[in-house]
Amino acid sequence: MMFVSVAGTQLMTPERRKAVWAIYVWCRRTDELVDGPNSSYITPKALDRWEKRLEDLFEGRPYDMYDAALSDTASKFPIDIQPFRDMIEGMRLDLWKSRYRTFDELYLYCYYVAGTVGLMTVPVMGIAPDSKASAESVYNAALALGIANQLTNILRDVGEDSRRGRIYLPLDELAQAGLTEEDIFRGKVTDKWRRFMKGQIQRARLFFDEAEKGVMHLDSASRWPVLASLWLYRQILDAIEANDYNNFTKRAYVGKAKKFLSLPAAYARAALSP
Ligand SMILES: CC(C)=CCC/C(C)=C/CC/C(C)=C/CC/C(C)=C/[C@@H]1[C@@H](COP(=O)(O)OP(=O)(O)O)[C@]1(C)CC/C=C(\C)CC/C=C(\C)CCC=C(C)C
Ligand SMILES: Nc1ncnc2c1ncn2[C@@H]1O[C@H](COP(=O)(O)OP(=O)(O)OP(=O)(O)O)[C@@H](O)[C@H]1O
Ligand SMILES: [Mn+2]
Repeated sequence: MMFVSVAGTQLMTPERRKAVWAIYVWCRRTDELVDGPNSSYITPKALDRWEKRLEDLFEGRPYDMYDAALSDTASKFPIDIQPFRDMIEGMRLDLWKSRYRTFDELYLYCYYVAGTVGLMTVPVMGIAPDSKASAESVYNAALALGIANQLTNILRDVGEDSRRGRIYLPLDELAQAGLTEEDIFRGKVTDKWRRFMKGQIQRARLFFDEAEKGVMHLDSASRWPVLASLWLYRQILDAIEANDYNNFTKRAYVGKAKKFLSLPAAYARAALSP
């Protein structure tokens, strides 16, 4: 993500680049609260305080320099506070919830922690002035990119998450595939698992496809970094397949060469009209 964000923002205007960074840093810090070294001290109260701080910075009262960067962004771009609040809500959910019964439940979690990022960044990226697409359809695509990224993140990290006692997979679909929670904890790649994973990967790809349709309607300077990050992240799904669906003990990884090839390819594609 770091790599994509750095490489990804190079061609944006300096103002936009700073704004995306400010949003990125805020997201990272929010995630660190529940995932970082101090996570065991984080209570819902602490998240309430973090939300208060968010409200203050949106009203021009930042607490520290990183908050100030986001205050500045909020004063320059028409960003809405709601997706930021929603991301904090996702972190609240993560404090107690470790199972998802249906895809609807999982989708909501993905919206909170990742779909929100799409909604936060569109006002900064900008919609192309000559685009005929409605703002709504661009926001939907941005939302889809966040969901796709999070689903991919989840599919890559099944083993890692299970060792923390967490299963971010729809339990009803797991049961339909003839699998149980025990199978996840045991972590053995079976035909049942492969079949289940194929379905999950297919669904994540649908969200990437949905997102891809919206990229060309972004302001031209913002297109290629978004497209590059989309392609890069989508390749993680290919890597899971290449690992024969062993996401229990192997981390799907996109090699440096492939990573760098995505950049000029995305740049070239983004330069073409829709
Ligand atoms: C029209 C159209 C397609 C517009 C594009 C809109 C756009 C730029 C969408 C970005 C979507 C995006 C990058 C979502 C991030 C999803 C994500 C991976 C979220 C992670 C959550 C927590 O998950 P978990 O704890 O399971 O993961 P870890 O094990 O901790 O890794 C997050 C970590 C939440 C925090 C999110 C971030 C730090 C990412 C923020 C990124 C930006 C603001 C930069 C986006 C800019 C570009 C150029 C891609
Ligand atoms: N090549 C990749 N393959 C799969 N996931 C990746 C890759 N690069 C980054 N990620 C994702 O981004 C997260 C944060 O990694 P980070 O942003 O630090 O990337 P990185 O490895 O530092 O990239 P680089 O070193 O090229 O800048 C990782 O945990 C992973 O989710
Ligand atoms: Mn995290």
